[in-house]
Amino acid sequence: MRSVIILGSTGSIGTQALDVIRANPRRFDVVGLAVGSNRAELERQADEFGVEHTAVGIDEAVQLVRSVDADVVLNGITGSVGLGPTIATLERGMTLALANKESLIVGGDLVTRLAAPGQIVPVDSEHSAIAQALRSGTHDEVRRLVLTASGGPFRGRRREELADVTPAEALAHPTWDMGLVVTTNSATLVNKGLEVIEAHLLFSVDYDRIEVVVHPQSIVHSMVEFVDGSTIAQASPPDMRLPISLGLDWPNRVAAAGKPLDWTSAQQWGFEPLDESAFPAVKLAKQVGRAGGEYPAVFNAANEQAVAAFHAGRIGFTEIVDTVKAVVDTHESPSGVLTVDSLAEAERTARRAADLRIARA
Ligand SMILES: NC(=O)C1=CN([C@@H]2O[C@H](COP(=O)(O)OP(=O)(O)OC[C@H]3O[C@@H](n4cnc5c(N)ncnc54)[C@H](OP(=O)(O)O)[C@@H]3O)[C@@H](O)[C@H]2O)C=CC1
Ligand SMILES: CC(=O)[C@@H](O)[C@H](O)COP(=O)(O)O
Ligand SMILES: [Mn+2]
Repeated sequence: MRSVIILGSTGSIGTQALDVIRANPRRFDVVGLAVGSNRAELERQADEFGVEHTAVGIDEAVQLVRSVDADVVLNGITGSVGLGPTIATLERGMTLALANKESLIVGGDLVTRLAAPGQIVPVDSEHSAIAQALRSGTHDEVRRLVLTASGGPFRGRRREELADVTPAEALAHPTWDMGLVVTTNSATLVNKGLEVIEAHLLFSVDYDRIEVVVHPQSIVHSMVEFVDGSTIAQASPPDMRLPISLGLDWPNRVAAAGKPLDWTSAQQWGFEPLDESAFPAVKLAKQVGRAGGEYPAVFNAANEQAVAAFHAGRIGFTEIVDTVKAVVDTHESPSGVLTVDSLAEAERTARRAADLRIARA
């Protein structure tokens, strides 16, 4: 029996994790649940799964992780606010099933230095796919990582055609049903930019050897190309319960966590290059990732502000990435070792700079 703490239990990741656990009651035991503000649903979940320890808000989530023993903590909180629980989990030596990519990207070396080998198990579908592909090869044999991107709801449009798109259109993801922030990030391709940095930090592969390819069906979740020219791809219908189940009990597979592909009917899988002039976020993220230090935190913080402003009707869609770029380009990063406090200060500065630009828009 694996004991599990779920942070963000009312969200898209959290509720799908509970689906996996509900279907496997003799394999998993929920020992802690944390949410942002949805107390009513938290109480219902605690009642259904017999959970004694619950938390509301980020300070209580950190306290929960510090005080409750578990085999694995699933971090399914949205945003860089997830950094505290990520650090607390690693410090306590528990396995971190990581959906909250922002905490790794923002924390960078600060997080990777805390993690023992294998302590972070990626839940993000692309990184789970790569981890699965790497089970049959060694690091020295890897030539490239190839991350797939659905392309989002605006795939195929030119930049001029993106200026007036609405929040509702941005939230109409073609293949995945996810929370508001990650869905918006998929539409701008910021999500794929963040995932390139995430892949670099998880798998220690240079940015020059991490590619993005658009794959509209979201069936191939990513690929590893090896030195002999072989490519191993992980394929399954788009359903997060599969990578979540692997995150909860890596490297063991949970039977029926997802449905297999149906080979009895004709299907076509497409792959196309990313249009970087319409969607410059991946290129910008690589620049930020290479710069390292606090730049990924600045990139993410500016994006969080811009996404909120877009949904509040204060800026247009293309202004999201334009704002992020302007904040990154003008940010002056002091040299020195990253600390939790220096990161928090960098984020505050970036949020202020983004807000100022948004107010002028
Ligand atoms: N959804 C998906 O399929 C995928 C998601 N991810 C990543 O997983 C993470 C979660 O995404 P998703 O599930 O879509 O997001 P959702 O918005 O659906 O859920 C977010 C969850 O976090 C909780 N939360 C928000 N703020 C706080 C806080 N301050 N303290 C404690 N809990 C908080 C929310 O609680 P409440 O309901 O009370 O507000 C909710 O349970 C993100 O980092 C995303 O990028 C990665 C790959 C796929
Ligand atoms: C399911 C998942 O992992 C998301 O992060 C997904 O990658 C979003 O789809 P995009 O490929 O459109 O960004
Ligand atoms: Mn992903």
